[in-house]
Amino acid sequence: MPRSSHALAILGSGLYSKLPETRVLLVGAGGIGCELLKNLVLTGFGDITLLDLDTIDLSNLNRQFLFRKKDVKQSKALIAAKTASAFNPAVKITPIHANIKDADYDVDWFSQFDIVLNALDNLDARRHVNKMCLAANVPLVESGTAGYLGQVQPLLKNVTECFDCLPKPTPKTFPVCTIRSTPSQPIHSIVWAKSYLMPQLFGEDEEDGGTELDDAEKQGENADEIASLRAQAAAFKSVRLALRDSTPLEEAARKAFEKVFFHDVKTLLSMADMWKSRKPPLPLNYDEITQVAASSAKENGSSPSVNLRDQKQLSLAECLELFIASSCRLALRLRSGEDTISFDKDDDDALDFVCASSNLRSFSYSIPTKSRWEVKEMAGNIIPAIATTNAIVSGLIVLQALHLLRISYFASKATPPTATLRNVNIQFKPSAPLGASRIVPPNPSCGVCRDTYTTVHCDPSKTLLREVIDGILGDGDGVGTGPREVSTYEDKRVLSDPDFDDNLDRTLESLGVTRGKFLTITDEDGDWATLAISICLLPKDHPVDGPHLILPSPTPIPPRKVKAAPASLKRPADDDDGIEISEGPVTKKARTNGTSPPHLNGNGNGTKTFLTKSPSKKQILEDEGLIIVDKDDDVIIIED
Ligand SMILES: Nc1ncnc2c1ncn2[C@@H]1O[C@H](COP(=O)(O)OP(=O)(O)OP(=O)(O)O)[C@@H](O)[C@H]1O
Ligand SMILES: [Zn+2]
Repeated sequence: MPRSSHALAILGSGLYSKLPETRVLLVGAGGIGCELLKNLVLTGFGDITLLDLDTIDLSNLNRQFLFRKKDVKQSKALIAAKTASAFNPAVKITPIHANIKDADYDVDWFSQFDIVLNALDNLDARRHVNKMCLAANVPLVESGTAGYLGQVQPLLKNVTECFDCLPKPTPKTFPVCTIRSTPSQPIHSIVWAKSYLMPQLFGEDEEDGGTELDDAEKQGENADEIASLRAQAAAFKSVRLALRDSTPLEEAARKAFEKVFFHDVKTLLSMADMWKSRKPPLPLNYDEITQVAASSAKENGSSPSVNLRDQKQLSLAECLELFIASSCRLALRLRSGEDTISFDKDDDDALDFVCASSNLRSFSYSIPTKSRWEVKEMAGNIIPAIATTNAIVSGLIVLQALHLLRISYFASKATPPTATLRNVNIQFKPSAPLGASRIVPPNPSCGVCRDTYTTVHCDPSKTLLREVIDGILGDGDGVGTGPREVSTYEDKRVLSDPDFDDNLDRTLESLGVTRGKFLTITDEDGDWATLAISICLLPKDHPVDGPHLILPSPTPIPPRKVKAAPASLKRPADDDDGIEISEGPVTKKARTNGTSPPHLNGNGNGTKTFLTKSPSKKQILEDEGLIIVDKDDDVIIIED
């Protein structure tokens, strides 16, 4: 079967012949990006722009097969483009070594593409591309893999959900008391060591355990336990001090050990009620452990092996030894000028400390221990990347991209052929490893895709905020909705509202509203949908004496909103407090809901949706246990 047969089958020969000049933007040249670039070239796409901000790391080579050892430290985009060009000499691949969020890649730039394919690894960049594609009206295929799981989602403005239509799942958290006094799983010990003990000893000074305990108390967790946890936290003071002052290092480390693994456990044991129905923890005695270790070492005639230390389960004595050694190393770093040290999976001292202290805690609570390698995976939220999953997902991306392109080619027809679009996921189901669900229409209250997008071309150093607002609102007599009470924002910063006009005569540039950013206009009475105005530069051939602002033509009129609960659409009365006038951009309050003001509630933009409602795909995926992984996020992995 020829390698183009799937493309021919989906597109038909007429549309297939357009593939060589179809302009594709591929964002990310990592695990998915390399596979996808190869697929695009072999399918017959002929004009690909490949953008990635990173350089090649040795650890990429096992799965990012377009790279070789000699390419390490070079631009991923450049090398991937060079390697893949050889697969088909007719293809034009334009590599860009940059961040997709840079100002150069504004809405005008995105508009040149027929389709955008994301092969990213973080939520922030995914959100950004989603918004740019909505503004530029370009179809997008979103994708992600996590170990054996993967998903592909075609996104088409006004037809499907956008990437931000549903809130992303928040990381799983544990009750404070489970982590701090009654752990029962290895992950509890690891979270405790990484997120509680390490900051207490080596992080910023926090009074008596901080707001975390206040919150736990409010949520009704056991008051006695909270009181004892507060006392424990207060007692950290002298240990923190010993680690930082001139106390001999080993003595300071021993002091930390005894406080945490002996005295604190003793205090907990004194609360007899807590241990009626669960096994009480064992206080760890420094002298006993070291004596037993010394005599067994004498018997065996050898010291504990350090071979394969990452894979092996450490004994109690080895954990103690590692605790003292890593605490000494961390304390020395504090004494040599580092202000605070927080957990980083690639910081050996920090990992040793978390490995030692989590396992000591597990010994104390009769919880199975974990090797250094396992602790690194669990504490660092590492999900191994699997080349096969990336390869399958990349194949699926091409199929969905072809369907999206077919729809765009038919866009002028009354009913574009959207029925073939699918959200696809690779799931843990041997009987059906691939799951597909019909696409879901946009969420009517989405604060991102229900906005009305438009573009102004301007010189931000000369254009005043007032000029843009007045120009976009128009006179209402053939141009725009006419003047009305509005607030304006850049991201979450309020730039103006009906009672706050200090910034109206400032330039966009002085307000930080520059190329590539969005100026958002919300209606004060909630009558009209929100306008999202992307800022682009004046055309290259713009005459020097020409106007510094070119408004969109025709002026966009956002759809009217159906008011569900008018009371909630108003800003709270106390919003006017605390305005400060300064030389820099004046900001008043943060918008509370991501990139959208809290009172956004669009009614679907008056556009047709072509599909009947089906259960949300993200819900389905959550049921299957898949989250698009954001490596920058501190997601805690749960073992059940
Ligand atoms: N804002 C961004 N602009 C451009 N490229 C980005 C941006 N954010 C992430 N990327 C790129 O997306 C790619 C994602 O690929 P992948 O998930 O395989 O990550 P990786 O860094 O190659 O591997 P790993 O993190 O597993 O070591 C990376 O090459 C990364 O540089
Ligand atoms: Zn949306």
